Amino acid sequence: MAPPEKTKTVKLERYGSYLRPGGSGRLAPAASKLLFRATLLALFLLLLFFTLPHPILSRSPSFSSRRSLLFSALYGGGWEAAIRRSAEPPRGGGLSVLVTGAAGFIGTHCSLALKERGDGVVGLDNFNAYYATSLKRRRAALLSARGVFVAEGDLNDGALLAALFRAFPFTHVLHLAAQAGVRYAMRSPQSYVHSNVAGFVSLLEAAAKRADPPPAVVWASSSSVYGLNEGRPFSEAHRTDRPASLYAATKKAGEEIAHVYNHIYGLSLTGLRFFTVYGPWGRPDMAYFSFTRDILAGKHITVFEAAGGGEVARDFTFIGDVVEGCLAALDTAERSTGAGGGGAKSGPAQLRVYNLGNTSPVPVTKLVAILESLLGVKAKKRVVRMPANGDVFFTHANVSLARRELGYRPATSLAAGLRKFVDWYVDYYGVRLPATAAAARPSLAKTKRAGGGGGGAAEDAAESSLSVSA
Ligand SMILES: O=C(O)[C@H]1O[C@H](OP(=O)(O)OP(=O)(O)OC[C@H]2O[C@@H](n3ccc(=O)[nH]c3=O)[C@H](O)[C@@H]2O)[C@H](O)[C@@H](O)[C@H]1O
Repeated sequence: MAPPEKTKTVKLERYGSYLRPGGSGRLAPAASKLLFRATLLALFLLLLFFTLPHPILSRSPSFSSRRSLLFSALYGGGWEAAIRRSAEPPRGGGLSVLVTGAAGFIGTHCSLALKERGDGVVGLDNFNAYYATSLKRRRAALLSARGVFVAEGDLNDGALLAALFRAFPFTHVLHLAAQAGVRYAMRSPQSYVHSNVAGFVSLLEAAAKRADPPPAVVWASSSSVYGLNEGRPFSEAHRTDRPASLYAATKKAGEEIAHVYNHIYGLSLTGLRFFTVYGPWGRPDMAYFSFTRDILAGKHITVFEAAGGGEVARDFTFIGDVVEGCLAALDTAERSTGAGGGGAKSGPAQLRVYNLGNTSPVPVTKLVAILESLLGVKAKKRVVRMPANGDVFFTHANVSLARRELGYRPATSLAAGLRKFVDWYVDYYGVRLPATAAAARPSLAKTKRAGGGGGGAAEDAAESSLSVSA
């Protein structure tokens, strides 16, 4: 007697035989068993389609957008419908803006401000783990609560970008997605090339060739492009060909890449050179944020000084002021002149670059002193000579051009802006400050919450912080 058949193939053949016309009386249960298994297999394949990246499927939206597609198909509306709903400006004549890096610090603030004034907004973010993704998720939840749909995916996913531009004719792109941080570039150089160079090219390719008509693009450059420039305050007319860090070099490369896409495809492009932007919902890797965390934890902070004990200073710029600059750049951006699909441009398109700084540099030691007073805790400082890490000693923005052409007027002192940041921080993380902090923060009485780890009230505090424009 032959041994029992064990392989799946053989088993399937056997089940198939039950389905032949004129089979035995066991046909019905066998058929339903087969149907059940086939359904399971189909469901499994569908799950694979929606959740795994697959080269054969490169023309369909990416892994994460296919997952979004699945979710929206399950929960109603469809991925494209969700994009359209979010992108459609509720006010007549409003913009429809694709915000890249929407779950980032500046991206969240700008998205909320655009939505609040009646523009349509769709976000794109890859939620990478450069810093706590929980913070990015909380920002995205805030956006979602205000009706801003955030697609999850990477700038380098051309199929995803094409799907976004196919879903809605965005009038503008506010491109804020980037690998940020000056010193981290020494540890992870490739991530800067991936996001700030390859990712930017991918976005501009899609904007020029997949969008019809092509949108105007406003994007985040950086004060770091001034590098070893010696002219002060930094003006757009100064040299930017001596970057001090790879971060700066990728941002400078972005400015040159912008020139190319403006020249060939007639894309309207505006670069904004941000100067050390800080505020509520900020980036934990930045000094004001990590100093706050470490001072409260009683840990040492390292403060850099220049050669010979010279002060290191930054033109710290409050997020509310920067948001106003970003929105003004969008409002004054002219249309791209290229035909959709990468067709020839009808004439020269706008190409601009602006400093968005605060115009008053403050030494880092002074930043620490303000935090000490706001937190009511003395910092344990370790002052060291600045290592060769890509940092520069000093930044100072001349914003005459932005003032003239965008109406940009930064109005927030470092002390006032940090007070708003600390208000948000204690609420978000549920920190109880010593009584000595109250004197420097009259607002403390309003926002006081003990213990806890940042519960639901964090969003409420953020709402008040976000609605305060400078
Ligand atoms: O304008 C920009 O284009 C950049 O701004 C920001 O870079 P930076 O100006 O370097 O900000 P940030 O790290 O907060 O350091 C602030 C100061 O603290 C000093 N610093 C820093 C760390 C430390 O441990 N000790 C210290 O003294 C440090 O030497 C510096 O003087 C963004 O991170 C960057 O993404 C980019 O947008």
